[in-house]
Amino acid sequence: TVLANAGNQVSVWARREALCDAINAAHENAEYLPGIQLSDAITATHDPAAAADGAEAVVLAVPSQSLRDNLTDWAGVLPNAVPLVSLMKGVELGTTKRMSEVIAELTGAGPERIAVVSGPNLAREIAEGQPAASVVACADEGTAARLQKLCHSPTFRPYTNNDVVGCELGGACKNVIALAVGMAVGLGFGDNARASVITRGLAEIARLGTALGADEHTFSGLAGLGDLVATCSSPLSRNRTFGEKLGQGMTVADITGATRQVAEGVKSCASITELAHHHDVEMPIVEHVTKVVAGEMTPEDMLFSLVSRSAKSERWG
Ligand SMILES: NC(=O)c1ccc[n+]([C@@H]2O[C@H](COP(=O)([O-])OP(=O)(O)OC[C@H]3O[C@@H](n4cnc5c(N)ncnc54)[C@H](O)[C@@H]3O)[C@@H](O)[C@H]2O)c1
Ligand SMILES: O=P(O)(O)OC[C@H](O)CO
Repeated sequence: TVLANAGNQVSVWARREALCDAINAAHENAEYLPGIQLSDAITATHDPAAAADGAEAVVLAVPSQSLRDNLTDWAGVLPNAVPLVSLMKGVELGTTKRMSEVIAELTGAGPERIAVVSGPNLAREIAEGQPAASVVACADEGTAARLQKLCHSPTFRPYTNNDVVGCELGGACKNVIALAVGMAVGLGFGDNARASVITRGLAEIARLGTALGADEHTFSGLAGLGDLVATCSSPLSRNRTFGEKLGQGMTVADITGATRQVAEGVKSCASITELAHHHDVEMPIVEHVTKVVAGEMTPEDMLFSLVSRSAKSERWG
């Protein structure tokens, strides 16, 4: 929708032919965005080669843990010279790779062709044409500027950034913090608890990011604080909602069984914990969420365990 609103023709690939037919006939994705009228400039196809044919850019937005399999299926179909843009906010289980790293590994594309768009961009608000800003990150300034132009619309304001690592980690880690905030909400705790988890969450995201070479300023920008606040505050967030249900006493299996949409933090909490351990970075909130998701701790024990950790200085711990 953002690309179409910015004046582009958009071809969407989807797995199910019936859904493509429905999107093309009714200009609505009734399963994922009911009630949203899609632009006539958007068509859907079941054929990845047809979707990619003649593309100026390829935008990848499948659940993070499925990217590797999908890119394997699309080998030989993706155009050679155009930018590959990730919207995905997760870290791969098993490899602890960011999505841009998976794209580089599977496609052989260089950093000048791999970009990330990340920011406070809750899907339904974006699709409704509500105003939002975001970050287009790429190691190559020219590629970032071209993509910025492709998606700048009257309601969507993209900024360029060369910090791919920071933007990706901001997007993936905020989902885990949103699970924790959701748990606090589900347990009936108020704004002090929420603000405390958000703020300390940002501190640990920035700690991991800088250890991995990100620019610390990225975390006070749209792909850091901006996305963290939107996700942790909004009932539209799948991750916050998932956490809220955990806080209300539902199990991971029950919640997963009852939703068809992806809450990336539920899987990525484990890979981010692993990444933090590899780099000797302390991420107490992420580690505690990982234990809750694994069924090793209750949400209530998690919050009180976090509060009763040994006292330390705000700046360093
Ligand atoms: N929804 C948002 O507000 C939002 C905003 C920014 C970024 N993102 C990120 O974009 C990515 C996709 O999220 P989404 O909101 O589109 O999720 P979603 O769950 O709403 O939709 C995922 C889509 O991928 C399809 N899908 C599911 N499993 C698949 C598989 N194995 N292979 C191929 N396709 C599969 C689904 O059918 C669906 O069309 C995530 O990493 C998410 O964090 C989401
Ligand atoms: O619905 P969530 O929790 O996946 O969050 C959506 C977006 O990442 C918000 O920017």
